[in-house]
Amino acid sequence: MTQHLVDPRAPRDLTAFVAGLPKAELHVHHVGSASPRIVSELAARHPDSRVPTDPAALVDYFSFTDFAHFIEVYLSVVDLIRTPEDVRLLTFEVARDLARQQVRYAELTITPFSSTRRGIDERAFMDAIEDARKAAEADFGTVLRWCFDIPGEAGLEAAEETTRLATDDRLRPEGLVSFGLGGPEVGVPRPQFKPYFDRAIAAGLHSVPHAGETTGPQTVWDALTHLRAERIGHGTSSAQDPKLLAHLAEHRIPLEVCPTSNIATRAVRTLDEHPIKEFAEAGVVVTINSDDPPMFGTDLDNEYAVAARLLDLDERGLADLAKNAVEASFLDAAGKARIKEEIDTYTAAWLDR
Ligand SMILES: Nc1ncnc2c1ncn2[C@@H]1O[C@H](CCC(=O)c2cccc(C(=O)O)c2)[C@@H](O)[C@H]1O
Ligand SMILES: [Zn+2]
Repeated sequence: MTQHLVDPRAPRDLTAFVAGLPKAELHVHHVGSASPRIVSELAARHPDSRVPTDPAALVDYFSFTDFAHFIEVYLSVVDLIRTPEDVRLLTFEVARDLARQQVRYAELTITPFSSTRRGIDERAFMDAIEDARKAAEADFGTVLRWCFDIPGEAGLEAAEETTRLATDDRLRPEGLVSFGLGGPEVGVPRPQFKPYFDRAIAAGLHSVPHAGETTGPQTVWDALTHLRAERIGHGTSSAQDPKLLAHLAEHRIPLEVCPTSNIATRAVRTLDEHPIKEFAEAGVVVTINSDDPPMFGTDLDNEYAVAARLLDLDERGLADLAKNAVEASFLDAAGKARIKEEIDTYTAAWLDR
């Protein structure tokens, strides 16, 4: 496998190390991963949209005044996805971008409600993502799995529809492994979603809600208590509650940390104020993720570089972070062992040069 080998002529800096490091991505949104090229292609296909067709203009368009503004812009991109072919193209191209960054395994958060309510046939939607998943694995070797999330602000109708799409045996896609909850948190209390998470969990799905991204630590407690969260999306405000940090560490509930996202949505003021170091020092399992990378002007490699700076990590520390994500994933034991071994082999080869 040539993927293991380190090119002796490659630069020796951490950026180059990260670029070749095999990785797992656990928190990345489907529509939020659309590259400027895909967004402009879709915008050109649907000229009634207010999304710019020029990739350069997208940089300004993807500049957010606050979290609510981010969601408004996000939904304008959701509006560009109108046909099953749009869904297939987006999914396959997202996998291509992940593969380019040596992502071996990704759990992609998809909001099927947003597509079905916009008129995409539910069967055709499932077929489109599954078709792209299989093609991506065959063409790039990147394994994709799905997390279906409830857009909480859209209310209990969205919760019901998402749960139905995730648990109906005739629809549920083979790649679906988990159930989430996204969108704004303010005014959207987590406990009301308990019955839907109960049904999803009973159907064998893992619970991975967003919590503590834009509200305080009580939201994270609610996600743990009412939604039986196995990992927390962001969990940023957990840093305000030492008991919560101790609980997350003791029960080994990983946080899906997305540093650049938190700055772009203004959930955190500056990277230097990001609590990632407090998480690590409290013994919480930290995983590094990219959330909506093109919208936030980042990618997973950059998020690892940010983490290296904030946590003062060398190559071994970065390899440990990558292994945290593999371990926290919903991949089977053999799949986890394979990627962790690949990480170790790559790191040893890098350090031995
Ligand atoms: N950083 C993030 N933090 C949280 N979520 C994030 C983040 N990034 C991306 N999302 C996604 O945004 C969606 C929001 C969609 C939403 O609120 C909504 C409301 C009303 C109607 C509709 C509709 O479709 O008609 C949708 C979430 O489901 C989630 O998958
Ligand atoms: Zn997210």
